[in-house]
Formats: sequence, C-alpha cells, structure tokens
Amino acid sequence: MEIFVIEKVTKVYNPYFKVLDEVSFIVKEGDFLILTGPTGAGKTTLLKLLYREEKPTDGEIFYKNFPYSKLNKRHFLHLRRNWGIIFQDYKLIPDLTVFENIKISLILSQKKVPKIKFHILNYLERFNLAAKAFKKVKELSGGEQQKVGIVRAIIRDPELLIADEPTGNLDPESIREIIKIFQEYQQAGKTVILATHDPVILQLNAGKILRLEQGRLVGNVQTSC
Ligand SMILES: Nc1ncnc2c1ncn2[C@@H]1O[C@H](COP(=O)(O)OP(=O)(O)OP(=O)(O)O)[C@@H](O)[C@H]1O
Repeated sequence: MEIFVIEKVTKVYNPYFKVLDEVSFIVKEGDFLILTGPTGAGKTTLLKLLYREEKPTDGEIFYKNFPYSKLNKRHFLHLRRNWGIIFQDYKLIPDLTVFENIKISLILSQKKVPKIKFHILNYLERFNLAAKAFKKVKELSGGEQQKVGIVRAIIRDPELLIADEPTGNLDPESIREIIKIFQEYQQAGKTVILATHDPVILQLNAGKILRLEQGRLVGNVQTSC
C-alpha cells in the first residue's frame, strides 16, 4: 500500500525562491526511505510538506490516497497523532523536564499507556537517558536533547516516523544504535522517512536512498505504482 504519493510538487518561498521543482516519488508502507543531498537542497522543506508545516506551491501529495488539498487542519491534527516527527531543531520545551516533555507528547497522541511513568523511564533507559529524566531539557547537552526528541517521537509507537537530521549531534556509536532502533521499528511494519547527509548513516545501507540536488530528485526514483 502507498503511504505517500508525491506528484510534481514544487515549493517556492517568497518572494521567489524555488526550493523544490516538480518532485515526484512514492513511499510504500514499510519503506525505510533516506532522503539525502547537500545543505540547502530542500530536504527539510520536503519533510515539512509531508507533515504539513508548509503547503506546496504546485503539485499534490496523497496520503493513503487522500489528496492533501482536500484535507483541513482538523484532519491533519488527527493524522499527526499517529505520526512521530523528529525535528531538526528538536522542538522541546527547555524549561520542562525530559520526563514532562515526553509525557505531554504521549498525552497529546491520545494513546492509552498504562503505567505511563514506568513506560517513559523504560524508554529513557534504553537511550541511556534515565539518569536525566527529571532534569530540565535546557540542562542537557545537544546530543542528549537530540535523543530526547527521538524518544518523544518513537514512544508513541507511530505508524509513520519522519526524522529530520536526527543524528547531527551524535557520535558514530550512538548513530548506529539509533538506526538499529529505526530498523527494528521498520521491521515491525512501520514506515520511516529520514533526511540526512550523515556519512555514517549512508554507509549503513539502512534503506532506499533518494537524492535531492537543487530541488530535484536525481538517480533512480519510483514515481508510479
Ligand atoms: N521559510 C523559508 N523562507 C525562505 N527560504 C527558506 C525557508 N525555509 C528554507 N528556505 C531556504 O530553502 C533552501 C532549502 O532549505 P532546506 O532547509 O529545505 O534545505 P536542507 O536540504 O534541509 O538543508 P540542510 O541539509 O542544511 O538542513 C535553503 O536555501 C533555505 O535558505
């Protein structure tokens, strides 16, 4: 089943800066898609279009056959409850603790989690973050904050994971661990879309690679079913 069909999507930022130029590809359920390309190629913009922080200037995005242009804000809020998004700039609340940041996200996802405290601490333990659970996010290192952003997204057990440069602040060992966790998640039938130019990830052969250059996809790209 197709999760996303991206059809000739163009994005122009004001006043006139074309970042994506007729980009087309499909994402199937269970895919592990790695979007790569140089700085400024448009990777973050493309992900923002998928999670609807931005709208395309032209073209259409279909999610499970529903065209985005026909969906309203309420539909997107509902969809995003089942998605895990890892933002390049983390988007954590610095004055709240690690535990509170994750708990708020879990509550917003409306997933019923029995023993929520145990559940969160268990996840944090897996990422070697249990000792930081009750520290304010602003007291953590950049890499630790990045890991909190990852835990916050995957603890929801989302059907789709969208990750924007999730390992930029991590050492190679941590990067391999994170990718292993993403792979386990994919093996459970979930879909992963990851933007990165991290050579460690690219060498791991974790998934299908799509390369963006100056707003266009280059190489072999599947654009129809
Ligand atoms: N809101 C915006 N308004 C205007 N220009 C923007 C906006 N967001 C991004 N851009 C520009 O669009 C281009 C693509 O940015 P984008 O963040 O999508 O690239 P990227 O491939 O993710 O880069 P990086 O690898 O550095 O994260 C950049 O030149 C950027 O300056």
